[in-house]
Amino acid sequence: MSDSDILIKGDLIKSRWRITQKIGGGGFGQIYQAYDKLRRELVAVKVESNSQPRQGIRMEVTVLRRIQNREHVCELFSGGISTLYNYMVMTLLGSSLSELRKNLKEQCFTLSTTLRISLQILQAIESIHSIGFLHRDIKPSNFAIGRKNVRQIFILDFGLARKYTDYDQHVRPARIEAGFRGTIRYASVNAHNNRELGRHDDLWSFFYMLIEFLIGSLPWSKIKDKESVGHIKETYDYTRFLTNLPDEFNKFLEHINELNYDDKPDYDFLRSLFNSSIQRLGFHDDDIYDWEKSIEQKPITVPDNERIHHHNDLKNNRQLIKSSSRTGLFKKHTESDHNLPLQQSHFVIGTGDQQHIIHNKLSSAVENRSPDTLTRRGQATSNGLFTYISQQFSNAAASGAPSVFSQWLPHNGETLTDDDILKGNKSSSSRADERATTLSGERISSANIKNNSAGRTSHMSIDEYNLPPKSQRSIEQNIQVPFGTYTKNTRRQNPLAFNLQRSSRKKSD
Ligand SMILES: Nc1ncnc2c1ncn2[C@@H]1O[C@H](COP(=O)(O)OP(=O)(O)OP(=O)(O)O)[C@@H](O)[C@H]1O
Repeated sequence: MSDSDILIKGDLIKSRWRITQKIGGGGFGQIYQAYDKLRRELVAVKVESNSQPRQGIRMEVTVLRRIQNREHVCELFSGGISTLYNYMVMTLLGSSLSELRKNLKEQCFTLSTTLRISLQILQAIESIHSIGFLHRDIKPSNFAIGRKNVRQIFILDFGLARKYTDYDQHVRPARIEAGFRGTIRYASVNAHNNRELGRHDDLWSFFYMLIEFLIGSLPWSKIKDKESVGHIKETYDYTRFLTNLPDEFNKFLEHINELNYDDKPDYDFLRSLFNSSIQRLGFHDDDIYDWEKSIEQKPITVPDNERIHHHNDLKNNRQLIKSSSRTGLFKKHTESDHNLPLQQSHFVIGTGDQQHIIHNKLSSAVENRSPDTLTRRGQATSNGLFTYISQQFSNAAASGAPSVFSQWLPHNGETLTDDDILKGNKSSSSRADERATTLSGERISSANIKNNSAGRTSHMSIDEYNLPPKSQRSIEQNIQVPFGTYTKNTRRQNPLAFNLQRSSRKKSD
């Protein structure tokens, strides 16, 4: 627990959701796991202090409420405000695509996985566009797999969303100057240029995600300076990305490149591109996803100490690749099997006058194409475990342990209605707009969240439930660290300006 935590384990929201642990602290909100006494299952609760200047939960609730019951959208159970914070309660999801990719040895998804998740991501993006909103922060950490169905992808975090249509469903006129929105690594060139964002900008972010999935990084991954990244994106020869990719990626790029602010993307066309690649390359809907292999090898959750080792392994691996590239130990690989992770041979990284081209071929993982037993076994294990955990929490909740939280001033319990939000739409939207700048992959953390938890004690402990030691250990291991890495890497920012490798070809060539 940290000083800035808004809730602590044992806190009870609206007499129904009991906080079991913190699972993430985004730039603007905090995410907790809670036990829903009514539904008898674990849920996710996102909260933000209602005294912090930038608030996004109102917008999130507005958007989520409108796209309920879509395939790639989590369920919204409640949203409201208390005297101290705004909150929303939703389906508890599994690891994000960012974590899943980083947990793979090669740090790349295979082409099979990438193409199949692309269909899901595209559908999620289309869903939000179809209700008149842009997401404006499309990135791998804003997509997560389900916990019950690890093959389903869900879109998250609508805190930067913006309505792009008016009441007549026409596209709103673009503002001359809109300010930067999004996350530097995945933001479109328009975002870098402070232009009004349109539907195609979400697809540009999606395109950058795809390249990162397949290659393991982006040419600007290590650069934090917004202007430098914007400059690289503007001058980069994107065809470099496409050399080893199926031609459909080129067509995807061509399509989004043609779109202007108020154009509607041809989602069906983009879908058909992914489908035709999938068919031509012989991939199947029921092939396993890359993370399902690792689910089989290790439990869903990774204890903290293991994560540190894993992180170090990756660091060593990268170091090896870097030094080997200079000695030519890793040869440029011209493998044509699209199902293998792609090489990073087109990446030029340079500081000052020194530049070196990383030629590497990360170790290949041949995909297992007969996944049935593997998948089912993995899922059965996790489902069984979570059923068990749910039962334990359900028993615990029934025992009615009092929470100090319940001594707080009563909740207003006010659930935000669409009307309410629409009335304040402009202001909540512009407030969300103020949550502008985000660093590479991470938002700037919100300042001044008041510590409201001082002096409170926790009333929810697994120890209290007299479980057999083995079950207790198993629950502790799995509920204390339910997902991948939430520890944010504090990467050192390189103060040196990067000497950018300018492409001889312009984007429009
Ligand atoms: N429903 C959920 N179930 C499980 N984990 C979740 C859920 N919602 C969010 N998370 C986790 O918490 C992280 C932060 O959540 P979210 O992106 O909504 O907050 P944020 O404050 O906008 O974060 P950021 O600024 O990093 O984008 C996500 O990357 C995700 O891993």
